[in-house]
Amino acid sequence: MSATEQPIVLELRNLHKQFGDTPIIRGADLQLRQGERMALIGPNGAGKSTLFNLISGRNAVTSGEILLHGRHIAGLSPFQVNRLGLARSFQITNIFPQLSVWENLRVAVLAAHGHRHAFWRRLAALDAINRRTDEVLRLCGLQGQREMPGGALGYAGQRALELGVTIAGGAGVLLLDEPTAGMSRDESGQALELIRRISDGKTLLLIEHDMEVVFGLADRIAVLVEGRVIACDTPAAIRSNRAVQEAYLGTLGVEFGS
Ligand SMILES: Nc1ncnc2c1ncn2[C@@H]1O[C@H](COP(=O)(O)OP(=O)(O)OP(=O)(O)O)[C@@H](O)[C@H]1O
Repeated sequence: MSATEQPIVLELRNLHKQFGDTPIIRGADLQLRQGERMALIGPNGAGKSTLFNLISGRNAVTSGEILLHGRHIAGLSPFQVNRLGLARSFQITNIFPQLSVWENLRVAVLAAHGHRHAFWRRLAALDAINRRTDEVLRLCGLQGQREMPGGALGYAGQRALELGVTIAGGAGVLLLDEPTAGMSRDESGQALELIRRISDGKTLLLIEHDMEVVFGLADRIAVLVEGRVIACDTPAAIRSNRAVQEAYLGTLGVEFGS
């Protein structure tokens, strides 16, 4: 099946969000297909984080529709949206600093699975929880820091742990908000590999300002300007899109493609 034939897993239709009298999201439309990695880029204040807040149920929409696997999710709580298979990371790191890396991940795995019939009380289930925790530990590349308190990790390590916590529940759709913010060149290169690994086989929407990460990772790039998606296309097409150049990429010094 080619990428364009994959089912749509997340869709925004004519989405609007106002804070008081101020419109921030102004008729955003977007479709993500199963298994694709999409970067959401745009100038500061364009509304990227607000869009994530709407999709993940953190903020109520003013009008418009959000569909996850064909189901309307606008109006659901973050917890309900998460249960439907969408997980979201934040710009700020959100871990338990006193707990070890492994315990942080185990809490996240338990939180995701423990609600089902309290099945984790059984020993066999505990085994499964521990195996899943080990798997997430490996995916986020922190085996060497297994017993270290989360708060003792360096900045990039804490962001990796945060990604582990985000994927622990096994959500098929991931929203990552600036996962490489504040990292050095080397660190963001490693983070790119990590994001590639944890999003393998999943559908990813990523807010990112680092254009090396964006162009290195994304199958498609959506450009949000003043609350509207002005373009959504392959990296090559976005690079040579004049409206995108004028609204955003030109200001970053990203040159026209051939
Ligand atoms: N809860 C809120 N109440 C009022 N205004 C808000 C709220 N949340 C966001 N805004 C405003 O919405 C606008 C868009 O903010 P948002 O953080 O979504 O932009 P962004 O594209 O993610 O920007 P950046 O790239 O700088 O993170 C900003 O002007 C911001 O002040």
